[in-house]
Amino acid sequence: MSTILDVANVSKSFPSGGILSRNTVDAVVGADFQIEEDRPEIFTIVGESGSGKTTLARMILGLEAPSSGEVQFRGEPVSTSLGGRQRRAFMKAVQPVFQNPFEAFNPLKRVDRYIASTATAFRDLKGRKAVDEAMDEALVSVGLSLAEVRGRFPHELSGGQLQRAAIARALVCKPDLLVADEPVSMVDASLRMAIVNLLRSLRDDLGVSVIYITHDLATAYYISDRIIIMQKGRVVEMGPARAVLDDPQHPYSRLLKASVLSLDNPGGGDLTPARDLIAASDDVLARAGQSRLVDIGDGRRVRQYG
Ligand SMILES: Nc1ncnc2c1ncn2[C@@H]1O[C@H](COP(=O)(O)OP(=O)(O)OP(=O)(O)O)[C@@H](O)[C@H]1O
Repeated sequence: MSTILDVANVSKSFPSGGILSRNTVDAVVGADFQIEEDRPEIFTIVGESGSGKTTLARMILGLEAPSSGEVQFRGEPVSTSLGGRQRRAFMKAVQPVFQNPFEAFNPLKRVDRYIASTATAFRDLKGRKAVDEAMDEALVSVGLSLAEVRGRFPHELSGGQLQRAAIARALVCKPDLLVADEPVSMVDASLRMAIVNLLRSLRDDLGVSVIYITHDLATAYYISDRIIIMQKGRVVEMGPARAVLDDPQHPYSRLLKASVLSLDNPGGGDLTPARDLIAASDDVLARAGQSRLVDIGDGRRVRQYG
């Protein structure tokens, strides 16, 4: 079995508190997981705002350099300073989908022209007909077609259509890994399931692995194979998604689940009441080097203290 993505003990800290300050914020601490080449999966990263999900995604995409540890894609280090041909090969294989489709597209450029420029940059397509066919294939796989988007500017499509077009733009490269950072959070609830189902069919029908970053435990439960739960930069629990979400072991994972299912605040994800308590104990113990991820069987790991 070969590993397509190896995130090996990756950490990232940023300076905080202005240029004269020596303070740092630990955005990601010791993230460590692998995705296998011949087992496409939806690998989900959840956690409250500021828990380090986007920073981890940016390191996987080679947009941010780790402070320590290494990300490897097919055995090669992912670096922010890859040269021309290497970067092109990496970008063809690993494609991002971002939260806000209106930011992903240039408002002054027609959507089909944007997808066409991605297709010609990353695929060896000869002639207009071949480019059109590649675009149509990608657009049809997300429930659109070239005829529907041709000549239209981003503002002429709905948010849901534009997010699907953004996924088509990624798919036109024929990537092996998609890194989707909150791809449904700006999309109407009615369209959310369509996009989530689309991610699932990418895995099942096209063999594309998806790193799915979300706040939304319901969609995470529905489509994920494995999940990691992050709190303040640290993975506190990981394993098969249904097992973790059916029976979370870490106090933070339990809180996350309870807050989402709370009748007083359904879907609010408001972790305020006990969050500070957990965060404080987590920080103190982790700084003392007393916290570690412990294997609890069935592919599950939970952070334990002391
Ligand atoms: N470029 C940066 N400079 C300084 N601090 C940063 C930078 N990027 C992220 N951070 C900090 O790192 C921490 C993690 O941020 P990150 O955006 O990765 O979290 P997140 O889980 O993706 O949050 P959200 O769900 O709100 O997008 C936060 O404390 C954030 O303020």
